[in-house]
Amino acid sequence: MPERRTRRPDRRSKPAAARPARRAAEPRTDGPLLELEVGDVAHGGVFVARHEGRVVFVADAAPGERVVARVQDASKDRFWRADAVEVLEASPDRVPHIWAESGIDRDPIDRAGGAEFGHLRLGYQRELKGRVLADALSRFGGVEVAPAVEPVLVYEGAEDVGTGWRTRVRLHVDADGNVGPYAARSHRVVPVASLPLAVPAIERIAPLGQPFRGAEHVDLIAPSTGDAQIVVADARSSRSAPPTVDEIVAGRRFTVDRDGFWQVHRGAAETLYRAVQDAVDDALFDPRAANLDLYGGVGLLAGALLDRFGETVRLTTVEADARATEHAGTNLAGAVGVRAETARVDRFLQRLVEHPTAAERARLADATIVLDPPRSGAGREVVDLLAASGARQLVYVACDPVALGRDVGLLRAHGYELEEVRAFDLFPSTHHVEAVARLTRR
Ligand SMILES: C[S@@+](CC[C@H](N)C(=O)[O-])C[C@H]1O[C@@H](n2cnc3c(N)ncnc32)[C@H](O)[C@@H]1O
Repeated sequence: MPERRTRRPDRRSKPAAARPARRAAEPRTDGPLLELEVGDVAHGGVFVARHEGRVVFVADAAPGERVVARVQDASKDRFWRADAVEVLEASPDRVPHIWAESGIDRDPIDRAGGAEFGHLRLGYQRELKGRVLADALSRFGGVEVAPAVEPVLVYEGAEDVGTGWRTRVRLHVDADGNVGPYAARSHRVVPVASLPLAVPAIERIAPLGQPFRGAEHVDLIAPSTGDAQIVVADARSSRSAPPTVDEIVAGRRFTVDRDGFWQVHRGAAETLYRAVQDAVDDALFDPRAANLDLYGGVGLLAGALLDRFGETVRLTTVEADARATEHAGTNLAGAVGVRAETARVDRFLQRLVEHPTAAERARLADATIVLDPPRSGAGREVVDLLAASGARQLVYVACDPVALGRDVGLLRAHGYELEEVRAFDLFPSTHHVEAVARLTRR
């Protein structure tokens, strides 16, 4: 029997600029049909075409294709949005969609969302993601780099197929009690018979086809320890402490609220743990400096630093969510130099850089700062404060290429240089890509 709980808001929130505008209602079935030559990939999982001089961002297409697309949003002068509905000339990189219920043979209103690159060869998806990242770093960051997007396996020895990786899945419930994902770029619930992006444990327990009248959504969770779980969220309040799950990464145990933030791909937490360990230049790392893990969650990346540089490292992990900080404190207990603080990063840094003593200023200037902000990135205010700290080394974990490009540009204007950037396919068959960058003070 699934449990019913009230859910806190999703903390990896996406800013409007970082995703295609949500079509709040249902996709249109009556928009005009256009024949389009499809150009390059754009940010947000769409492709650039032109119609009578106007840019049309078209979904479910591929560069070089000729498609018929239905216009979904013609409200702006500068660009329209459309969904491909028929392929007239197919890209050699087009494959049958990994999720039949997302395929182009369905009307866009009935296409399950969340697998917007599932119609493209996996290697080609990564090429496109690499292009988007390189373009964002060039345009907004002023740096020319072309990182290859590295595959991430679900477990060692697993096949690299782009499916079976999600350990957290949210299904939505409509007024009639139907459960399923939203259609792409809309709030229409699409009942489905399969969840190919999910790990098998979630596929097995998913209550597909069952009515959930009165529920807001259904969360499916498959932690790395224990059984997969179904949690039904409704509007009622709950006073009890939220249940937790345990995740193991490189032998280290992390307790996290069941509805708290954790990396979604089965291999993601370990990939980022190792990538951050590798990214830190140990010649620049001072264990006694005022090292920071910003947007620290339950302490995953702080744990990576401790496991690389030893349990006596001085390190503060900063996180806005009090429950996550509480867990970080417990997960990192035993490391004498570690402090877990509940604070907004901007306020924490403001306090830190405001009136430091000479000794504090020196400890900050020697610091390595890891930051892993939500999709909106750190932003100008936090970047200004990071620069004011004078920290010698920044390791920036980013899930939005444009936000990373913007922040790299801002940091470069403050005298930081991008030393290296790696990219990881933590979200196969979607347009999302994760990057880990190291910047150092000039
Ligand atoms: C992408 S997650 C990273 C968490 C952690 N580094 C990990 O890998 O598990 C971003 C975290 O930042 C927190 N967060 C979002 N905005 C914040 C802010 N302004 N100040 C502090 N933490 C924030 C969220 O609660 C979330 O835990």
